[in-house]
Amino acid sequence: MKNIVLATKNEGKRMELETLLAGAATVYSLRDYPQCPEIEETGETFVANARIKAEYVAEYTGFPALADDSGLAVDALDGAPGVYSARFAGEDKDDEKNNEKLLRSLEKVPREERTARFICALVYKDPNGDSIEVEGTCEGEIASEPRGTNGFGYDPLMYIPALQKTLAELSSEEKNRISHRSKALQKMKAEWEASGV
Ligand SMILES: O=c1nc[nH]c2c1ncn2[C@H]1C[C@H](O)[C@@H](COP(=O)(O)OP(=O)(O)OP(=O)(O)O)O1
Ligand SMILES: [Mg+2]
Repeated sequence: MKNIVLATKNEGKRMELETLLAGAATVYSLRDYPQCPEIEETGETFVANARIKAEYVAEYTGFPALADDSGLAVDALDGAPGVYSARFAGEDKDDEKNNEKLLRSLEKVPREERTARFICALVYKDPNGDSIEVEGTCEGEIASEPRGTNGFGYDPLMYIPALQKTLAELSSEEKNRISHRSKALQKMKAEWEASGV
């Protein structure tokens, strides 16, 4: 099995990716490289930021790296918070403050205009230079109040109409059936098989 270092410091992502990669790769993460500096996300797109993180960590560790850059695009906010999702309410990347700010920003927006999607870009980078880039999305609506305690980030506000639950009310197995991250990783696994890396 191939070794992969997950180029993330986000524990929610790390746990989901580890579960989704079980059996397909031996997974390390930046928890195993505590000296790895904070990587600046200067890109204007999810894939550009994932590329920056994957390249940095492949170089830093000498192992193949898999980076995830993801976030929430809300239609009524013209796609915001987008690539700024983690820092929507400030540099300290506080999920609760981000959720509060999102609710405030949508205070006057009626239910039918609260459509949104999670987007996940995954970039895999080999130390020998090969790279693979994929994306997955998950459609929903921003709820009027947080519900559920599972998951991380904006999950308590991401309502999935077909399931009548927020992502934070789903078990990890249920979330992994529909999430932007699992869809992107399915594409990545298919690319790995096709290219033999
Ligand atoms: O499944 C998800 N469920 C809820 N929220 C989510 C999800 N997926 C991404 N998100 C939110 C969290 C964070 O506000 C932003 C990611 O920001 P992003 O820069 O990609 O990650 P990060 O800075 O937390 O960790 P790192 O860059 O080390 O991977 O989108
Ligand atoms: Mg980040």
